[in-house]
Order: sequence, then structure tokens, then C-alpha cells
Amino acid sequence: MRVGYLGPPGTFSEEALSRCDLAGGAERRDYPSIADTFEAVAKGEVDCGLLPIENSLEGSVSATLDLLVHRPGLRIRREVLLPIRQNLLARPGVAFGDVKRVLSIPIAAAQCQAFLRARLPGVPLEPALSTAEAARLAAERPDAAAVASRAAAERYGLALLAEDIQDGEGNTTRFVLVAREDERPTGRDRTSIAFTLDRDRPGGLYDVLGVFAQRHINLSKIESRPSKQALGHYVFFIDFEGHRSEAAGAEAIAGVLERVHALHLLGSYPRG
Ligand SMILES: O=C(O)C(=O)C[C@]1(C(=O)O)C=C[C@@H](O)C=C1
Repeated sequence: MRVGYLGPPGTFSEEALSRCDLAGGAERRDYPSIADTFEAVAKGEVDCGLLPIENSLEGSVSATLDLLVHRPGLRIRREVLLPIRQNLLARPGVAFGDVKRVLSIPIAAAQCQAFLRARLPGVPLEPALSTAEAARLAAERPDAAAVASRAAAERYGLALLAEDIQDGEGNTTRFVLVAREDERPTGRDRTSIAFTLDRDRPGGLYDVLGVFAQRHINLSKIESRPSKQALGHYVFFIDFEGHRSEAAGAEAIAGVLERVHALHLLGSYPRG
């Protein structure tokens, strides 16, 4: 089994992978971006890939949602929830006053915006493709600090300028393991779907939600993203409890299919 993740080593994705039962004993391959990780699975270079999908402070990871819809074919097989503790890392000896830029993947920097505004006001963010990539770059630059994990500090020989800098308690990221095939029911599953409505009409979304309400199926997420076709046209993402091959789930999906323009089944998988 070969499994891809957002690298380089020291990312939160790597840590989440260690908590993923499917990946135990797997050969790990790191990729430079979320899109490259996704493509590696789609092309069969690896058997599955771990992607961040949602953060409790910052919401969806749009790169992952967009790939699941616009490059369909992969299925979610597991979800992993990882508590996220962000830190400000810099080369040993660098002080706050030396920091002229902050490096990180934007969603990680956004989790610490109150801290960064208070302690490094006016210092610009330079986006990186991951937290560990930011740490790797900061190790080469005495004028920079990275927002990244403790593991990244150790791996790239950086000091902790500040610890636990995320805004608020309970910062958690949900990751999904995607593969080319579906997962079998376990009795404690979740299903993710995405759909577009055929036209803008009163009650379109309400009708779809009714399919779940009538069957007493609990929804654990609903979200919309631009469809990229026209302003005001959206893709809706719904997660519901149950597996799509069980009676209730299969009936609900048939009901949704009657009410939408296009439906993507993103996967049924054990609840994390
Ligand atoms: O850059 C990393 O360390 C990642 O694994 C990516 C990622 C994300 O995109 O959400 C994962 C967890 C944190 O929320 C911050 C960054």
C-alpha cells in the first residue's frame, strides 16, 4: 500500500496519517501541494492520499473541496480528526524584532491571526504550500518566521519563538483519506455528497433537505461553494450519517437524484 500526503515531512497531514488505521505500515510519499497529492491518487501513483478538508476555526479547505467536485472519481474512505497546535518557529537566535515576514500555508496563518496582529503587526505573510515547507524555508532565512508544528521545528532545526498561537481552544482539522474505490459499510458511517440544482427556484435546496428530514437522517455538514460557472451558481456539499449502500442511505440518494441537476458521490466511510 502506497499513501500520498502533503509534504514535506513535518506537516500536520503527516501527523494525521499516523493516526489513520488504513495507512499503518504503508509506504508514505510526500507531495508538494494538495493538488499534487490528489493527482497522484487519480493517476494510480499511490493507492490513497490524505487531504485536509475542514478546520474548526477557518472552515473548508477549498482546494480539497474543489478537487473532489471538479476532478471527480476519487472516493473518501476514512476521516481523521487532528487537534492542531500552531507555533511560531525561527532560526535559533532570531528574536521577534528580526522577523520581517511570516511564512505559512494561508489556512494555518489564518488560524493565528489575532496572535500575529498583536505580536507582529504589519509583518507580511508569504504564502507557502504547507506548514512544513514554510519551516524548511525559514531555516534558510534569518528574517523570517514560520507558522508550523512542533514536529516541523525539530525536523528543520528551528526554535519555538512562541507556542500554541492559534486563536481559541479546540482548533481541529478534519482530514479525508481518498482512494479510487469505495469503502464497505461498518454500521457507523458517514456519506459525503455534492450537487448542483438545475435552476434557481424557490425551495430547491429545501426540497433536497426534506429528503433527509423525512427519513430522520442526521446531517453533519452543509456548505456551498461557487460552481465556477456563473456568479450565484453553487455546488452544495452535504455530509449525512449512514452508508450509501444501506437502505436508508440508498433511498435518500435516489431522492436527491430526482431533485438535483448533477450529483457527485464523494464517498461513504467510517465516522472518525
Ligand atoms: O500544512 C500542513 O501542515 C497541512 O497538513 C495542511 C493544513 C491545512 O491545509 O489545513 C492542515 C492542518 C492545519 O489546518 C494547517 C494546514
